[in-house]
Amino acid sequence: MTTYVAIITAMCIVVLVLWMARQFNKNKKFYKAIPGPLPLPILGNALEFGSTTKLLHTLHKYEKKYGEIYKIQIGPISNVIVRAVQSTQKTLVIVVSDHKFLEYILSSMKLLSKSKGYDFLRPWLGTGLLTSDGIKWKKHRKILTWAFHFQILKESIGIFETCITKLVEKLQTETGKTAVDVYPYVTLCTLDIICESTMGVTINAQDDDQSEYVQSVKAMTRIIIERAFSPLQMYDFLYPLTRNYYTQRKALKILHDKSNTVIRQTLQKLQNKETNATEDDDCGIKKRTPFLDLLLNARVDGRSLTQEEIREEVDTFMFEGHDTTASAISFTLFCLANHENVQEKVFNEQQKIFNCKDDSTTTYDDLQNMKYLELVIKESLRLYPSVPVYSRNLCDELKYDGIIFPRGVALLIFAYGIHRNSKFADIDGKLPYSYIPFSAGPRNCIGQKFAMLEIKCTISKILRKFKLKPAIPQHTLVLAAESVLKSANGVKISLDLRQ
Ligand code: HEM
Repeated sequence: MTTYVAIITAMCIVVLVLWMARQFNKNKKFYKAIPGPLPLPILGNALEFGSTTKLLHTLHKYEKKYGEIYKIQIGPISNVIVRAVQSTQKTLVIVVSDHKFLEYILSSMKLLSKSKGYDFLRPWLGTGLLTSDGIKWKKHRKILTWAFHFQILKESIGIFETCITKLVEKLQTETGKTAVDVYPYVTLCTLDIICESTMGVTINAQDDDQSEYVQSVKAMTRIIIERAFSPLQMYDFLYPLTRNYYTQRKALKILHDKSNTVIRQTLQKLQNKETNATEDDDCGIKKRTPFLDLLLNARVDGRSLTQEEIREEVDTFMFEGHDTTASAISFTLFCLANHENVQEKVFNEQQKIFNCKDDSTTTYDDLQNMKYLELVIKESLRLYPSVPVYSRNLCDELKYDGIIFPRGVALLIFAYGIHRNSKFADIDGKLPYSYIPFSAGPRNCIGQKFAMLEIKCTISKILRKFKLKPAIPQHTLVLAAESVLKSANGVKISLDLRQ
């Protein structure tokens, strides 16, 4: 009996050793094949990524040194034993800006899971479209695609018009100054637009940026990024020791309560078969939105979506749909202010479309005719992609180009890098995965048509009213990769009223 146990134990040990040796050999090949900066013990390469303004700069510097596929280690370095056990590779990140590998990753139906970095979004967004995966993501993606049918997009233009008219009024108070940071103005406008488009409520962010709702949105977008960079805040067990934890709890209560109230009231109206609500609703519902109606009417596996599932999608659209467009609009304005000849061409196109009338309302067809402006926006998104990095988690090991990438590593899609790499930079479609501001493949941006219409509508209205000029003194952007691409010292230009 004892001999039996001894033999079985010995066999188990041999199998384990052989398995570890095999894993180690496989990983050794991987570690050798993928270059990258030498990690420090315990910290890895974390010190190089200590702030939002360092991130893009460091990734870019490494890309130049190590090429378009390289590895970095954020956090404790994996030793030989850890390397042998694939599932513990949680701190290893493969940075990718090679267009062929990006095509492989982004077009895959298997590589759809988001990496750990998205966990900080979950307290707010739960498992909405951006943060979910698997069957839930697939079913919800199918439903939500209808929210961007062109008939629905057409209806949004009225909302754009009202909110952007207010933005233009606000900017008018800044004319004649030598430098104006346009970002805060634009972001309040895009927040108004997305709230009204998704929930049908007017939050008047542009008139009341101190409201608890606006302040809560601002707090959450700040906290998400602070957690990603702070060792004290990034771990759930330490987070309650920080101030942000309590700010987050308060902000989330306000945000979730608002979404829940709007959902409940819209459902009531739907049940009462009311087509339009009045302004007098408790939470200011102006008009039922196709977006919310779609979610309330949707059926998944024969059942309606729960209140929680609908709330997650509403909050996801609130988050994804306002800062991204604010970033794109602000950087496009900056580019136009600093390229007078391009601005002139965009303005001439506007003159033709609107017959020289600066205050005409914009139609869907007008927006379709803004071909040159569209090119300018695309070029601005190449230089300043609103989402400069995004990532995937390898749930299984991946074999690509003869290399086995271990399970558990994160693939960081470095859109900013590939957009600025002259080897690949190309927006005319010859290298489709080299231009990816809206990502690509099955998990691309579901809101990109909405975004493009909103950006065009905003730039068009601003440009018909103002001539944009460079700020004085010349403004140099300090790019910061926050929840979206921002400039740490603002996006400053100067505005002159057109005659
Ligand atoms: C200039 C504006 C925008 C840019 C550059 C942009 C970019 C992106 C990118 C790069 C992704 C992929 C992120 C990832 O893989 O983690 C994404 C996903 C997404 N975007 Fe956008 N976005 C913009 C505007 C919008 C708007 C206006 C909405 C909603 C109205 C929206 C809703 C979403 C959603 C829900 C997802 C997740 C899609 C999925 O995983 O199936 N985006 N966006």
